[in-house]
Amino acid sequence: MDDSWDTHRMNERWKMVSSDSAYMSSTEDGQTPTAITYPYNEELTHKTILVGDSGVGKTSLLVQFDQGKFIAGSFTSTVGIGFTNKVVDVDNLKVKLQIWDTAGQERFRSVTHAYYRDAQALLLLYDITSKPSFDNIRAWLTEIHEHAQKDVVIMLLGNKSDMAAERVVKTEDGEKLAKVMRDIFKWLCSPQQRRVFTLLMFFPSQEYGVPFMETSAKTGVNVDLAFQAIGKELKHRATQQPNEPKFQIHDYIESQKHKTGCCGP
Ligand SMILES: Nc1nc2c(ncn2[C@@H]2O[C@H](COP(=O)(O)OP(=O)(O)OP(=O)(O)O)[C@@H](O)[C@H]2O)c(=O)[nH]1
Repeated sequence: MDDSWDTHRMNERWKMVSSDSAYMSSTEDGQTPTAITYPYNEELTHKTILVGDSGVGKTSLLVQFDQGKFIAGSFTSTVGIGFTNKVVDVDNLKVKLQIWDTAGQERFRSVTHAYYRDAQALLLLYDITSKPSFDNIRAWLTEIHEHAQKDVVIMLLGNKSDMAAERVVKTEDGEKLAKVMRDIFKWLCSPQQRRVFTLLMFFPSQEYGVPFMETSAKTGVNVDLAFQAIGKELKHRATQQPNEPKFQIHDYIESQKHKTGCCGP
């Protein structure tokens, strides 16, 4: 793996950049600091990873985002892992995403695990026409918990929203799962583990879950929005000051979904 993906080194680099370029403005007497600004470093590359069962549409989603096209026809499973570099425009700044497309097939699991470690964001996909791919989200969460960073940004995507006639997973079920996913993630860290899962499904905490939307790699619905939201979140994380309010990714997605007339096919 490329050295630049060593998170520690990346953090060190960021610390250096931020401390070099951070500044304080002060009042005329030079005593009271009024603001600290951490400019965003456009040289940073943020690693994002696509995971989910084989056939849910990870490669197609990435091709749609990268090239704006959908290749219909025979399905060729990804072998191992590959990546695409893409720049998203966030608040007039260039945010570089390196998006890793993993193979969903079980036999490649040990290869793909190694790539979770440095991921700052993770898009977890299921296929709305496949109940098993939805049921497996819990298993994927366990994998993520074991191999990814604890503060990784997770987004749940129900793909193939254009296939309304074949839908077997309701939008509400996706929303419900996304709501408890953060709880599940915390629960995975707790010693009580197994007993709690059912309770969580019925009594989610008041906390926001992970962001969720339905996408179509075929029509492009919500594809750009998913990556744009990730870019915004990662940019805000990189520049956030201790007392600054957090970027509300849920609110952002909700406001954009309405604009794009979300959730239709
Ligand atoms: N109608 C429709 N078909 C889709 C969509 N996304 C993917 N497909 C089809 O689903 C099949 C699997 O898509 P892939 O993108 O290869 O799936 P994958 O998740 O990358 O699969 P692995 O590489 O095995 O992990 C292909 O035949 C795609 O054309 C979608 O949004 N709508």
